[in-house]
Amino acid sequence: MTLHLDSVTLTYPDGDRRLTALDRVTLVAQPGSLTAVVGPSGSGKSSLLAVAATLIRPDSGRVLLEGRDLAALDDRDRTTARRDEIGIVFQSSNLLASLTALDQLLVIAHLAGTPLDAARQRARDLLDAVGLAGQADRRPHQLSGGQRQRVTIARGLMNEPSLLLVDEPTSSLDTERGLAVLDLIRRLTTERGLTTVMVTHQRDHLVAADHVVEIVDGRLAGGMTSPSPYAAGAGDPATLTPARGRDAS
Ligand SMILES: Nc1ncnc2c1ncn2[C@@H]1O[C@H](COP(=O)(O)OP(=O)(O)OP(=O)(O)O)[C@@H](O)[C@H]1O
Repeated sequence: MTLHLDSVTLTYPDGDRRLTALDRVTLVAQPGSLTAVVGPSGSGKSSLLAVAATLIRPDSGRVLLEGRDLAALDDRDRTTARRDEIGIVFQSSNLLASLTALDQLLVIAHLAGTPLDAARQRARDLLDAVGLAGQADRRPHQLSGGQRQRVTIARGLMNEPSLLLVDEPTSSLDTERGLAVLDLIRRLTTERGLTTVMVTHQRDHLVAADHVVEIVDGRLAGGMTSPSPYAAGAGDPATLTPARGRDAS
């Protein structure tokens, strides 16, 4: 499903004033594409993901998923849309310490009311897809950092979302494991036709992205990260620029 943030503005209370975290941000992300969001600390990257995830309602603007404005839904419908359509892999999405990798996924299916047999099959398929078929019965402390991150990604896909939102997926990993997780996100995006939006600090990750958007002080900055060899240049912020040099396989 296509994600279209249409002139989204978000402010937070800041003493007796308001701090503008997102200032009329417009972007479009398509199915099967990976959009990387970069920018300095405090520029609004996490806020953008939180709005797209319907975790925060913007002050103004629309959050359109396949033309449906999620920002305009009441709380109940937003929760349902989030559960059914959006996979969230955030830095803070910690695994539950006492549950096995398989059970981390089954909890999500249970909350969505998926029958157990179907859920178990799907969870095993997903753990297989992220390279953890042999670790299904391990608890988080028995897994490496990269493996835990893979479980988090599999969990984010458990309800077959169309939109995958990922915040700094490799921040706690060394370079090699970070690149493996990045490859995984790239592959799942292509294979499953996900609309993926990923915040990253690491410029070397941009090679995996189809599009790169830079945000500065809550605004999309001149379209693209022009110094990047991967983005094809600046333009209308609404028109994301295809990356170059990516091996799509
Ligand atoms: N709940 C909040 N209340 C008030 N201000 C907030 C809140 N969350 C974020 N902000 C402010 O909004 C701005 C954007 O924050 P945001 O977390 O989106 O930035 P970011 O680009 O993700 O930063 P980082 O890279 O450091 O994680 C910052 O000035 C931040 O201080």
